[in-house]
Amino acid sequence: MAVAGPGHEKLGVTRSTRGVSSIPRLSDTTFTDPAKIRNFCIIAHIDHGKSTLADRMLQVTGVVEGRDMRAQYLDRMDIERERGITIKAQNVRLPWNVAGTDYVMHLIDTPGHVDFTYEVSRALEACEGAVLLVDAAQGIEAQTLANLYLALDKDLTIIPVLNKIDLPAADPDRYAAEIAHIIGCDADDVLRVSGKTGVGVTELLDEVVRLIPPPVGESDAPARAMIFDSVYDTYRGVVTYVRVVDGKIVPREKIKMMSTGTTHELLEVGIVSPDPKPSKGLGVGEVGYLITGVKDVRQSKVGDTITLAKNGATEPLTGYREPRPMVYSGLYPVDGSDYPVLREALDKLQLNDAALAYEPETSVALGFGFRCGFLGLLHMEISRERLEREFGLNLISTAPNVVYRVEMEDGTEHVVTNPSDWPEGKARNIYEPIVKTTVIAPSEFVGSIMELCQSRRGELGGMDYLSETRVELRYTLPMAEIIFDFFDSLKSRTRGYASLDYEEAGEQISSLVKVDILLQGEAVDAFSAIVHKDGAAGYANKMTTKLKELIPRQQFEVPIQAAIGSKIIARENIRAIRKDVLAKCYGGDISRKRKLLEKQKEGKKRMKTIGRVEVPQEAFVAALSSDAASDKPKGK
Ligand SMILES: Nc1nc2c(ncn2[C@@H]2O[C@H](COP(=O)(O)OP(=O)(O)OP(=O)(O)O)[C@@H](O)[C@H]2O)c(=O)[nH]1
Repeated sequence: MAVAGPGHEKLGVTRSTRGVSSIPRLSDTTFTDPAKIRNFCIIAHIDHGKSTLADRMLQVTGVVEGRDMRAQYLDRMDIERERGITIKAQNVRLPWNVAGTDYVMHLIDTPGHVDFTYEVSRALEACEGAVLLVDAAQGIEAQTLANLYLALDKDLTIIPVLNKIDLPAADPDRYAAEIAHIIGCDADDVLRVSGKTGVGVTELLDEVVRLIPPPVGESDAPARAMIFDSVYDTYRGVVTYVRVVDGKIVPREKIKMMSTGTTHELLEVGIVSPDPKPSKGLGVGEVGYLITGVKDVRQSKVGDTITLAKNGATEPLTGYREPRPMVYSGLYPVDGSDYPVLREALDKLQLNDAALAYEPETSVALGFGFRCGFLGLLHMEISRERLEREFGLNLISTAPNVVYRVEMEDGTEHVVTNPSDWPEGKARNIYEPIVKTTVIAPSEFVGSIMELCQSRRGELGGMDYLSETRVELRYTLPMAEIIFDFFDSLKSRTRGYASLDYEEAGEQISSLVKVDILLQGEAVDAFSAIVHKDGAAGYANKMTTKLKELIPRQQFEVPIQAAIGSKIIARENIRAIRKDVLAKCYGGDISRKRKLLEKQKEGKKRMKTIGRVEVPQEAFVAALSSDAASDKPKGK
């Protein structure tokens, strides 16, 4: 048992014999002495090797045997196969022994992307320390910094680590200096590991035990546990991951969700190491899962506090927040008859995604659909992709918009999530959400990045050199400017070297207007947009030109206009044509003529009629699609 298997040798891992003794009895080790617990997470920029390092930790601690390693854990898609529970490999308990003492470490997974900052911050809340992982060939990137600041905000102990030191391109000395400069430590304190070969992982785990403080909590107080993750499992309903702060939770007890006051019976409590194992309960500082038979993740919300239904705590743990959609877009089935399928698909998706919001809406141009709210662009893209892939739908989404607040002269206030709800009349103040943005890039691109940010109404907040050749730029930008093709423009201006991160930063007053697009005097709702007044002409010209290309000529002239209120700001004309399908059919058989006319009628069925103008559905799809619209949102 204690001998490293062949898998370890191949990977260069000398598996420690130290953690092994406590593995078989892990499920019995409930109510571990908090002094022997270490709760930590790994924070990193995307692709800096978080998952690989986590896998290696599973292996080095003996939680996963070497020969099972590749099949079970590196292939993430396999992981959720027909088990009774959805596993998150990283919310895992790892045994470790240092100098003869057994410790229990909980490695807590954090979602990496900016859309899920709230979830990241909740996961960090469940830890006392964080491993800050930086690719030794790339150095610090924007998400490294964003996550680092979040961790510092929570007063976590940071262990700086350079990963991928096996790479020929690795330059650990240079990047150790960069990290030391940012977090104010000594460059020699930056550990060097390779998640791939396993070098340095044992030492890193020793440091986790040595440097990260144990959790503190009151074991006799009423139970309080924080939900830091919640997943929907087809077989078992919602599986909730918690960290116990005070007291203890045991199966069969009735618990209460403090944000809503709802009570549930605890059907199962357990730990994950690496498979879920039911346990007798969870005590102070412990991390594990709960199953209550709840069928919808909205009843088990990330950030909420769980207590006992009877004699429970009265004060929740701090900082719970309802997930709030930041970006809205209309989703419509390309084939109108798929509307009920879309409704069912959204219902199902929401079981697993507390942040997804939707309500039915109708559009003159696109028919029946839903107005959907998302945390951000990536969330939007993932949701749309899942709807299309998992439910076989073909969807059109309207251009995304942020949430505006409009104060009218008459004192009323409107929250606008859809351009078509823009209030009529005179506005006193219009507020739009803004974000604080961090861009990290080689210094040669500074000019070009500044130009881009300025063209998107950005305000420079500061600029710092991370090293001689790399620079961090901080801008405040309207969120609406980021959700369009900002990241793509940034990448193309910096030949792919820039990284970007942003966080919400409140709102600002702006001069915004609603631009309508009219076909023969009728507004086409799907194309209305809220834009800054300086960008209105640009949007107007782009859309009118695009539609002119896409809409076929009709039997009469069709003006395409863009307007702000009643003021026309752009115009194109589609010239009249009468397509005579009988033109080539001289004389001959009447039934043939009839057939041609029937066929023409068939074609017209797929047309949408806006006023008198017939527009093929494809024209709308094309106008809203990525190639045609430079305002198509892109993920990060
Ligand atoms: N050479 C080398 N490659 C590594 C090492 N660690 C990770 N990689 C590679 O780097 C890539 C990204 O690794 P992941 O572990 O998926 O990175 P991640 O940070 O979890 O990425 P996301 O889950 O996408 O955020 C993969 O191709 C890994 O094989 C390492 O120590 N050395």
